Amino acid sequence: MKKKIAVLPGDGIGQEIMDGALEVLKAVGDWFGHDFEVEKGYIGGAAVDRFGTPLPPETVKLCRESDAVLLGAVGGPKWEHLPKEQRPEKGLLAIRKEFNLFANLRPVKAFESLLNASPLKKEMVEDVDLVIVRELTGGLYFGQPSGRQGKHDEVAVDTLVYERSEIERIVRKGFELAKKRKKKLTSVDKANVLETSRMWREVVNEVAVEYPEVEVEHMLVDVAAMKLMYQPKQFDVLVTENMFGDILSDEASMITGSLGMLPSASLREDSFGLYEPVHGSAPDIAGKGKANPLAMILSVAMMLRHSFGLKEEAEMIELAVQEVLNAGYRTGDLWTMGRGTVVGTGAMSQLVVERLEADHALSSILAAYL
Ligand SMILES: NC(=O)C1=CN([C@@H]2O[C@H](COP(=O)(O)OP(=O)(O)OC[C@H]3O[C@@H](n4cnc5c(N)ncnc54)[C@H](O)[C@@H]3O)[C@@H](O)[C@H]2O)C=CC1
Ligand SMILES: CC(C)CC(=O)C(=O)O
Ligand SMILES: [Mg+2]
Repeated sequence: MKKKIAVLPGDGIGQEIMDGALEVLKAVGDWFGHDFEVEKGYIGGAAVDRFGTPLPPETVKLCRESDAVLLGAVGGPKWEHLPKEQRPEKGLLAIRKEFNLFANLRPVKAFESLLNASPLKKEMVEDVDLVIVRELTGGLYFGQPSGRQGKHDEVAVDTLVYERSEIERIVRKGFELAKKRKKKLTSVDKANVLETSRMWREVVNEVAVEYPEVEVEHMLVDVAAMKLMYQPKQFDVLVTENMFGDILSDEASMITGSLGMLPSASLREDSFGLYEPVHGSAPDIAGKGKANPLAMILSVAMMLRHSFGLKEEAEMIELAVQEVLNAGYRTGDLWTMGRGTVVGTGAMSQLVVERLEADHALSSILAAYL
Protein backbone atom coordinates (compact mmCIF):
# COMPACT_ATOMS: atom_id res chain seq x y z
CA MET A 1 0.00 0.00 0.00
CA LYS A 2 1.25 3.51 -0.84
CA LYS A 3 0.23 6.39 1.45
CA LYS A 4 1.38 9.92 2.08
CA ILE A 5 1.53 11.15 5.67
CA ALA A 6 1.92 14.76 6.77
CA VAL A 7 4.16 14.87 9.83
CA LEU A 8 3.75 17.88 12.13
CA PRO A 9 6.01 17.46 15.20
CA GLY A 10 5.10 20.86 16.68
CA ASP A 11 6.72 22.02 19.90
CA GLY A 12 8.32 20.85 23.15
CA ILE A 13 8.56 17.06 23.26
CA GLY A 14 6.74 16.87 19.89
CA GLN A 15 9.91 16.36 17.84
CA GLU A 16 11.43 13.84 20.29
CA ILE A 17 8.39 11.57 20.35
CA MET A 18 7.83 11.92 16.60
CA ASP A 19 11.33 10.69 15.72
CA GLY A 20 10.70 7.32 17.36
CA ALA A 21 7.15 7.03 16.01
CA LEU A 22 8.46 7.44 12.46
CA GLU A 23 11.01 4.69 13.04
CA VAL A 24 8.19 2.44 14.20
CA LEU A 25 6.17 3.38 11.10
CA LYS A 26 9.14 2.51 8.89
CA ALA A 27 9.66 -0.83 10.64
CA VAL A 28 6.04 -1.86 10.17
CA GLY A 29 6.09 -0.60 6.56
CA ASP A 30 9.21 -2.70 5.83
CA TRP A 31 7.61 -5.75 7.43
CA PHE A 32 4.38 -5.61 5.47
CA GLY A 33 5.78 -4.07 2.28
CA HIS A 34 4.02 -0.69 2.46
CA ASP A 35 5.34 2.53 1.02
CA PHE A 36 4.71 5.24 3.61
CA GLU A 37 5.91 8.58 2.29
CA VAL A 38 6.32 11.15 5.06
CA GLU A 39 6.67 14.89 4.63
CA LYS A 40 7.34 17.30 7.46
CA GLY A 41 5.36 20.47 8.06
CA TYR A 42 5.06 23.16 10.72
CA ILE A 43 2.36 23.84 13.28
CA GLY A 44 2.08 25.64 16.61
CA GLY A 45 5.00 27.63 18.01
CA ALA A 46 7.41 26.15 15.46
CA ALA A 47 5.17 27.58 12.70
CA VAL A 48 4.87 30.94 14.48
CA ASP A 49 8.68 31.17 14.58
CA ARG A 50 9.05 30.26 10.90
CA PHE A 51 5.95 31.72 9.24
CA GLY A 52 4.46 34.11 11.82
CA THR A 53 1.26 32.07 12.17
CA PRO A 54 0.44 28.80 14.01
CA LEU A 55 -1.22 27.16 10.99
CA PRO A 56 0.43 28.39 7.78
CA PRO A 57 -1.21 27.76 4.37
CA GLU A 58 1.81 25.58 3.47
CA THR A 59 0.82 23.16 6.26
CA VAL A 60 -2.83 23.10 5.22
CA LYS A 61 -1.74 22.34 1.64
CA LEU A 62 0.56 19.53 2.80
CA CYS A 63 -2.25 17.96 4.85
CA ARG A 64 -4.69 18.31 1.97
CA GLU A 65 -2.28 16.40 -0.27
CA SER A 66 -1.83 13.67 2.35
CA ASP A 67 -3.87 10.63 3.38
CA ALA A 68 -3.40 11.26 7.11
CA VAL A 69 -1.63 13.55 9.55
CA LEU A 70 0.64 12.70 12.48
CA LEU A 71 0.94 15.49 15.02
CA GLY A 72 3.23 15.73 18.08
CA ALA A 73 2.06 18.54 20.35
CA VAL A 74 1.94 22.32 20.39
CA GLY A 75 2.51 25.13 22.86
CA GLY A 76 5.01 26.34 25.40
CA PRO A 77 6.03 29.31 27.56
CA LYS A 78 7.87 30.97 24.65
CA TRP A 79 4.55 31.77 22.93
CA GLU A 80 2.26 32.35 25.91
CA HIS A 81 2.43 36.15 25.65
CA LEU A 82 1.12 36.19 22.06
CA PRO A 83 -2.38 37.38 21.14
CA LYS A 84 -4.79 34.44 21.04
CA GLU A 85 -4.94 34.21 17.21
CA GLN A 86 -1.19 33.63 17.15
CA ARG A 87 -0.92 31.20 20.03
CA PRO A 88 0.27 27.68 19.12
CA GLU A 89 -2.95 26.14 20.49
CA LYS A 90 -4.90 28.17 17.92
CA GLY A 91 -3.06 26.24 15.20
CA LEU A 92 -4.30 22.97 16.64
CA LEU A 93 -7.89 24.18 16.93
CA ALA A 94 -7.70 25.58 13.40
CA ILE A 95 -6.42 22.38 11.79
CA ARG A 96 -9.21 20.39 13.48
CA LYS A 97 -11.79 22.86 12.14
CA GLU A 98 -10.20 23.21 8.70
CA PHE A 99 -10.41 19.46 8.10
CA ASN A 100 -13.76 19.01 9.88
CA LEU A 101 -12.26 16.48 12.30
CA PHE A 102 -15.26 16.39 14.59
CA ALA A 103 -14.82 12.96 16.15
CA ASN A 104 -11.97 12.50 18.58
CA LEU A 105 -11.46 8.92 19.80
CA ARG A 106 -9.40 8.57 22.97
CA PRO A 107 -9.04 4.92 23.99
CA VAL A 108 -8.02 4.17 27.57
CA LYS A 109 -6.78 0.63 28.05
CA ALA A 110 -4.97 -0.66 31.11
CA PHE A 111 -1.83 -2.59 30.22
CA GLU A 112 -1.41 -5.61 32.50
CA SER A 113 2.24 -4.84 33.19
CA LEU A 114 1.47 -1.22 34.10
CA LEU A 115 -1.20 -1.87 36.72
CA ASN A 116 1.25 -0.87 39.44
CA ALA A 117 2.05 2.39 37.68
CA SER A 118 -1.50 3.69 38.16
CA PRO A 119 -2.16 5.70 41.32
CA LEU A 120 -5.43 3.74 41.53
CA LYS A 121 -5.58 0.31 43.15
CA LYS A 122 -4.65 -2.56 40.85
CA GLU A 123 -8.08 -4.23 41.24
CA MET A 124 -9.79 -1.01 40.11
CA VAL A 125 -7.88 -0.57 36.86
CA GLU A 126 -7.31 -4.18 35.83
CA ASP A 127 -9.18 -4.93 32.53
CA VAL A 128 -10.31 -1.34 32.01
CA ASP A 129 -10.99 -0.82 28.32
CA LEU A 130 -12.98 2.29 27.50
CA VAL A 131 -13.09 4.93 24.78
CA ILE A 132 -13.87 8.60 25.19
CA VAL A 133 -15.59 9.94 22.08
CA ARG A 134 -15.05 13.67 22.27
CA GLU A 135 -16.77 16.23 20.03
CA LEU A 136 -13.85 18.21 18.59
CA THR A 137 -14.95 21.09 16.39
CA GLY A 138 -17.71 22.79 18.38
CA GLY A 139 -18.53 23.96 21.87
CA LEU A 140 -16.67 26.35 24.11
CA TYR A 141 -13.37 26.26 22.21
CA PHE A 142 -14.99 27.63 19.05
CA GLY A 143 -18.15 29.54 20.07
CA GLN A 144 -18.48 33.26 19.30
CA PRO A 145 -18.30 35.78 20.83
CA SER A 146 -15.06 34.99 22.57
CA GLY A 147 -12.75 37.65 23.98
CA ARG A 148 -12.77 40.75 26.15
CA GLN A 149 -15.64 43.21 26.45
CA GLY A 150 -16.42 46.37 28.37
CA LYS A 151 -14.81 49.78 28.33
CA HIS A 152 -11.73 48.52 30.10
CA ASP A 153 -11.76 44.90 28.90
CA GLU A 154 -13.04 44.01 32.34
CA VAL A 155 -15.39 41.32 31.01
CA ALA A 156 -14.14 38.01 29.56
CA VAL A 157 -16.46 35.96 27.36
CA ASP A 158 -16.40 32.45 25.90
CA THR A 159 -19.48 31.00 24.27
CA LEU A 160 -20.72 27.44 24.53
CA VAL A 161 -22.82 26.78 21.47
CA TYR A 162 -23.87 23.57 19.70
CA GLU A 163 -26.08 22.98 16.71
CA ARG A 164 -28.29 19.91 16.79
CA SER A 165 -26.57 18.46 13.73
CA GLU A 166 -23.15 18.72 15.41
CA ILE A 167 -24.42 16.77 18.38
CA GLU A 168 -26.18 14.19 16.26
CA ARG A 169 -23.12 13.24 14.19
CA ILE A 170 -20.85 12.74 17.21
CA VAL A 171 -23.51 10.87 19.17
CA ARG A 172 -23.98 8.57 16.18
CA LYS A 173 -20.22 7.89 16.18
CA GLY A 174 -20.53 6.97 19.84
CA PHE A 175 -23.38 4.55 19.19
CA GLU A 176 -21.62 2.99 16.19
CA LEU A 177 -18.53 2.36 18.28
CA ALA A 178 -20.49 1.01 21.26
CA LYS A 179 -22.36 -1.34 18.91
CA LYS A 180 -19.03 -2.91 17.87
CA ARG A 181 -17.77 -3.11 21.47
CA LYS A 182 -19.48 -3.90 24.78
CA LYS A 183 -22.71 -2.18 23.73
CA LYS A 184 -22.80 0.39 26.47
CA LEU A 185 -22.86 4.13 25.89
CA THR A 186 -22.49 6.72 28.63
CA SER A 187 -23.42 10.20 27.49
CA VAL A 188 -21.74 12.80 29.68
CA ASP A 189 -23.23 16.28 30.07
CA LYS A 190 -24.24 18.96 32.56
CA ALA A 191 -27.95 18.90 31.79
CA ASN A 192 -28.90 20.10 35.27
CA VAL A 193 -27.41 23.50 34.37
CA LEU A 194 -26.60 23.93 30.67
CA GLU A 195 -29.06 24.32 27.79
CA THR A 196 -26.54 22.80 25.33
CA SER A 197 -26.48 19.72 27.57
CA ARG A 198 -30.28 19.49 27.67
CA MET A 199 -30.33 19.49 23.88
CA TRP A 200 -27.46 16.96 23.93
CA ARG A 201 -29.64 14.61 26.03
CA GLU A 202 -32.61 15.02 23.71
CA VAL A 203 -30.47 14.10 20.71
CA VAL A 204 -28.95 11.09 22.48
CA ASN A 205 -32.45 9.81 23.30
CA GLU A 206 -33.60 10.30 19.71
CA VAL A 207 -30.60 8.53 18.17
CA ALA A 208 -30.82 5.74 20.79
CA VAL A 209 -34.03 4.51 19.16
CA GLU A 210 -31.95 3.41 16.16
CA TYR A 211 -29.60 1.38 18.38
CA PRO A 212 -31.83 -0.80 20.58
CA GLU A 213 -28.93 -3.20 21.22
CA VAL A 214 -26.90 -0.44 22.95
CA GLU A 215 -27.56 0.29 26.61
CA VAL A 216 -27.59 4.06 27.17
CA GLU A 217 -27.03 6.03 30.33
CA HIS A 218 -26.83 9.76 30.94
CA MET A 219 -24.31 10.99 33.47
CA LEU A 220 -23.51 14.46 34.75
CA VAL A 221 -19.90 15.39 34.12
CA ASP A 222 -18.99 15.94 37.77
CA VAL A 223 -20.17 12.45 38.67
CA ALA A 224 -18.49 11.01 35.58
CA ALA A 225 -15.18 12.50 36.76
CA MET A 226 -15.62 10.75 40.10
CA LYS A 227 -16.74 7.42 38.64
CA LEU A 228 -13.81 7.32 36.23
CA MET A 229 -11.58 7.10 39.28
CA TYR A 230 -13.93 5.05 41.47
CA GLN A 231 -15.40 2.46 39.07
CA PRO A 232 -13.65 2.83 35.70
CA LYS A 233 -14.58 -0.73 34.70
CA GLN A 234 -18.25 0.24 34.38
CA PHE A 235 -17.52 2.27 31.23
CA ASP A 236 -17.39 1.15 27.62
CA VAL A 237 -17.91 4.20 25.37
CA LEU A 238 -18.31 7.71 26.77
CA VAL A 239 -19.59 10.37 24.39
CA THR A 240 -19.30 13.98 25.36
CA GLU A 241 -18.78 17.57 24.25
CA ASN A 242 -15.43 19.18 23.50
CA MET A 243 -14.26 20.57 26.84
CA PHE A 244 -15.66 17.79 29.03
CA GLY A 245 -13.89 15.24 26.81
CA ASP A 246 -10.65 17.19 26.98
CA ILE A 247 -10.66 17.21 30.77
CA LEU A 248 -11.99 13.69 31.35
CA SER A 249 -9.41 12.14 29.04
CA ASP A 250 -6.45 13.63 30.92
CA GLU A 251 -8.05 12.36 34.11
CA ALA A 252 -8.65 8.90 32.63
CA SER A 253 -5.00 8.65 31.56
CA MET A 254 -4.16 7.92 35.18
CA ILE A 255 -5.88 4.54 34.79
CA THR A 256 -3.00 3.60 32.47
CA GLY A 257 -0.37 5.13 34.74
CA SER A 258 0.59 8.15 32.64
CA LEU A 259 -0.66 10.83 30.30
CA GLY A 260 2.20 9.66 28.10
CA MET A 261 0.26 6.45 27.31
CA LEU A 262 -2.90 7.84 25.64
CA PRO A 263 -3.13 8.05 21.83
CA SER A 264 -5.95 9.68 19.88
CA ALA A 265 -7.59 9.79 16.47
CA SER A 266 -9.41 12.84 15.14
CA LEU A 267 -11.75 11.74 12.39
CA ARG A 268 -14.44 12.87 9.97
CA GLU A 269 -16.75 10.80 7.77
CA ASP A 270 -14.14 9.63 5.23
CA SER A 271 -10.84 7.87 5.95
CA PHE A 272 -8.74 11.00 6.42
CA GLY A 273 -7.64 11.54 10.02
CA LEU A 274 -5.23 13.33 12.33
CA TYR A 275 -3.43 11.28 14.96
CA GLU A 276 -1.80 12.73 18.05
CA PRO A 277 -1.14 11.90 21.67
CA VAL A 278 -3.63 13.21 24.21
CA HIS A 279 -0.90 15.05 26.11
CA GLY A 280 0.62 18.44 25.38
CA SER A 281 4.15 19.63 24.65
CA ALA A 282 5.40 19.01 28.22
CA PRO A 283 7.79 21.98 28.41
CA ASP A 284 8.98 20.80 31.85
CA ILE A 285 10.75 17.78 30.30
CA ALA A 286 11.27 18.96 26.70
CA GLY A 287 14.77 18.45 25.33
CA LYS A 288 15.76 16.14 28.17
CA GLY A 289 15.11 12.85 26.38
CA LYS A 290 12.71 11.79 29.14
CA ALA A 291 9.35 11.90 27.35
CA ASN A 292 7.32 8.75 26.96
CA PRO A 293 6.94 8.15 23.19
CA LEU A 294 4.29 5.42 23.54
CA ALA A 295 1.22 7.67 23.14
CA MET A 296 2.71 8.90 19.84
CA ILE A 297 3.62 5.36 18.77
CA LEU A 298 0.13 4.09 19.64
CA SER A 299 -1.28 7.02 17.62
CA VAL A 300 0.60 5.61 14.60
CA ALA A 301 -1.21 2.31 15.23
CA MET A 302 -4.53 4.18 15.31
CA MET A 303 -3.66 5.82 11.97
CA LEU A 304 -2.95 2.45 10.37
CA ARG A 305 -6.25 1.07 11.66
CA HIS A 306 -8.62 3.98 11.08
CA SER A 307 -7.24 5.77 8.01
CA PHE A 308 -5.58 2.91 6.13
CA GLY A 309 -7.62 -0.10 7.28
CA LEU A 310 -4.40 -1.93 8.26
CA LYS A 311 -5.69 -3.83 11.29
CA GLU A 312 -2.93 -6.42 11.52
CA GLU A 313 -0.17 -3.81 11.22
CA ALA A 314 -1.81 -1.74 13.97
CA GLU A 315 -2.06 -4.80 16.19
CA MET A 316 1.62 -5.62 15.63
CA ILE A 317 2.61 -2.18 16.94
CA GLU A 318 0.32 -2.55 19.95
CA LEU A 319 1.75 -6.00 20.61
CA ALA A 320 5.33 -4.70 20.37
CA VAL A 321 4.50 -1.95 22.90
CA GLN A 322 2.98 -4.53 25.22
CA GLU A 323 6.03 -6.80 24.89
CA VAL A 324 8.44 -3.96 25.70
CA LEU A 325 6.39 -3.07 28.79
CA ASN A 326 6.16 -6.74 29.79
CA ALA A 327 9.96 -6.90 29.58
CA GLY A 328 10.03 -4.22 32.29
CA TYR A 329 11.15 -1.13 30.36
CA ARG A 330 9.70 2.17 31.58
CA THR A 331 10.16 5.85 30.83
CA GLY A 332 10.41 7.99 33.98
CA ASP A 333 6.70 8.88 34.05
CA LEU A 334 5.84 5.16 34.40
CA TRP A 335 8.55 4.12 36.74
CA THR A 336 7.47 2.94 40.16
CA MET A 337 10.19 2.44 42.74
CA GLY A 338 11.97 -0.86 42.30
CA ARG A 339 9.96 -1.95 39.28
CA GLY A 340 11.45 -2.10 35.80
CA THR A 341 14.35 -0.53 33.93
CA VAL A 342 14.22 3.20 33.29
CA VAL A 343 14.93 4.24 29.71
CA GLY A 344 14.76 7.51 27.78
CA THR A 345 12.60 8.53 24.81
CA GLY A 346 14.96 7.27 22.09
CA ALA A 347 15.70 3.98 23.83
CA MET A 348 12.01 3.26 24.41
CA SER A 349 11.20 3.86 20.73
CA GLN A 350 14.17 1.75 19.70
CA LEU A 351 12.97 -1.11 21.92
CA VAL A 352 9.59 -1.05 20.15
CA VAL A 353 11.33 -1.09 16.75
CA GLU A 354 13.53 -4.02 17.82
CA ARG A 355 10.47 -5.90 19.09
CA LEU A 356 8.73 -5.36 15.76
CA GLU A 357 11.80 -6.61 13.91
CA ALA A 358 12.04 -9.66 16.17
CA ASP A 359 8.30 -10.41 15.74
CA HIS A 360 8.74 -10.02 11.97
CA ALA A 361 11.68 -12.46 11.97
CA LEU A 362 9.71 -14.95 14.07
CA SER A 363 6.65 -14.75 11.82
CA SER A 364 8.88 -15.33 8.74
CA ILE A 365 10.38 -18.46 10.35
CA LEU A 366 6.93 -19.74 11.30
CA ALA A 367 5.60 -19.03 7.80
CA ALA A 368 8.49 -21.03 6.31
CA TYR A 369 7.56 -24.07 8.42
CA LEU A 370 3.79 -23.92 8.03
N1 LIG B 1 -2.55 18.47 21.83
C1 LIG B 1 -1.71 19.41 22.21
O1 LIG B 1 -0.82 19.80 21.47
C2 LIG B 1 -1.83 19.98 23.57
C3 LIG B 1 -1.06 21.05 23.90
N2 LIG B 1 -1.07 21.53 25.17
C4 LIG B 1 -0.14 22.61 25.43
O2 LIG B 1 1.07 22.04 25.98
C5 LIG B 1 1.69 22.98 26.84
C6 LIG B 1 2.00 22.34 28.18
O3 LIG B 1 0.79 22.06 28.84
P1 LIG B 1 0.68 21.24 30.19
O4 LIG B 1 -0.47 21.75 30.93
O5 LIG B 1 2.00 21.20 30.85
O6 LIG B 1 0.24 19.76 29.73
P2 LIG B 1 1.14 18.57 29.18
O7 LIG B 1 0.20 17.52 28.74
O8 LIG B 1 2.11 19.07 28.19
O9 LIG B 1 1.96 18.05 30.45
C7 LIG B 1 1.33 17.73 31.68
C8 LIG B 1 2.28 16.89 32.56
O10 LIG B 1 2.39 15.59 31.97
C9 LIG B 1 3.72 15.29 31.63
N3 LIG B 1 3.74 14.64 30.31
C10 LIG B 1 2.98 14.94 29.24
N4 LIG B 1 3.29 14.15 28.22
C11 LIG B 1 4.26 13.33 28.64
C12 LIG B 1 4.99 12.27 28.03
N5 LIG B 1 4.79 11.90 26.75
N6 LIG B 1 5.93 11.63 28.77
C13 LIG B 1 6.14 11.95 30.05
N7 LIG B 1 5.48 12.95 30.69
C14 LIG B 1 4.55 13.63 29.98
C15 LIG B 1 4.44 16.64 31.56
O11 LIG B 1 5.82 16.51 31.80
C16 LIG B 1 3.69 17.45 32.59
O12 LIG B 1 4.23 17.22 33.87
C17 LIG B 1 0.74 24.18 26.93
O13 LIG B 1 1.21 25.15 26.04
C18 LIG B 1 -0.59 23.62 26.47
O14 LIG B 1 -1.45 24.57 25.92
C19 LIG B 1 -1.79 20.93 26.16
C20 LIG B 1 -2.58 19.85 25.87
C21 LIG B 1 -2.72 19.34 24.53
C1 LIG C 1 -4.39 22.49 23.53
C2 LIG C 1 -5.88 22.44 23.38
C3 LIG C 1 -6.28 23.22 22.17
C4 LIG C 1 -6.47 21.10 23.25
C5 LIG C 1 -6.23 20.02 24.24
O1 LIG C 1 -5.85 20.16 25.37
C6 LIG C 1 -6.53 18.69 23.75
O2 LIG C 1 -6.99 18.54 22.62
O3 LIG C 1 -6.34 17.74 24.51
MG1 LIG D 1 -6.18 18.26 26.51
